[in-house]
Amino acid sequence: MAEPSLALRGVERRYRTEAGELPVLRGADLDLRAGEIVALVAPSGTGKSTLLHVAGLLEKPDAGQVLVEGRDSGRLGDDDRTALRRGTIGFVYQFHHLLPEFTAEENVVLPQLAASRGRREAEARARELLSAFGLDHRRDHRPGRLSGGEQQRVAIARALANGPKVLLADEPTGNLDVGTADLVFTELLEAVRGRGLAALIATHNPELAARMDRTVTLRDGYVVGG
Ligand SMILES: Nc1ncnc2c1ncn2[C@@H]1O[C@H](COP(=O)(O)OP(=O)(O)OP(=O)(O)O)[C@@H](O)[C@H]1O
Repeated sequence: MAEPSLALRGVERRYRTEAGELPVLRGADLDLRAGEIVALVAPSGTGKSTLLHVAGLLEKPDAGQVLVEGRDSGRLGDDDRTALRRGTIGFVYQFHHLLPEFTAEENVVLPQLAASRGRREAEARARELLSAFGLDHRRDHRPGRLSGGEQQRVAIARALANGPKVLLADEPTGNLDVGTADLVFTELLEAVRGRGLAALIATHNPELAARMDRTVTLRDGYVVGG
């Protein structure tokens, strides 16, 4: 069978707090395969964001491995790990995290420039993506002038800008009203399925989880159901 797009092997992550050490992940294992959309559903505070940040190479695990298409990210230096993240992983946050002083288009262009794509090509790709999310008329607007749903659509377009293999999302529609959440979530699923990506999407909403291929949860620092 082909290599998983993303694999966690025995991942541990603990935080130092005033009350002592807090072990959040104690040995998390997970395989995400191309074309597979997995829901991450677990109670608040059990480590969903931590798992996503470690899986997305935004935080390093204290032990264990994060393998991206078979490459052990722990063996890479900072620059190579950043390049691997930029080229293979798209991340969508609950709150859009767009850069407020840049237009919608620039927000989708910038990560491409960071990944060494030329400006002209990056702009063409940003326009294509924004158009696919129905945002042609919002291209030149800054995030503050966009609705919550539009902001999240731009954030999704940005996550897809470098043609990732894996999409990770932390409550991507958790900040939207029910109707908008449903629409944006549908567009997100279509974008992920249409591109054959592997995806891990944290949600508190069982109806959204039911629309994904399978569900995993976190219990005592382990992934259950993965
Ligand atoms: N940087 C940090 N330093 C110290 N403790 C942290 C840090 N980040 C997270 N934690 C703690 O780790 C635990 C897991 O947090 P995390 O945000 O991963 O949970 P979560 O399942 O995503 O929660 P929620 O559903 O509320 O977003 C919590 O107890 C949190 O307070």
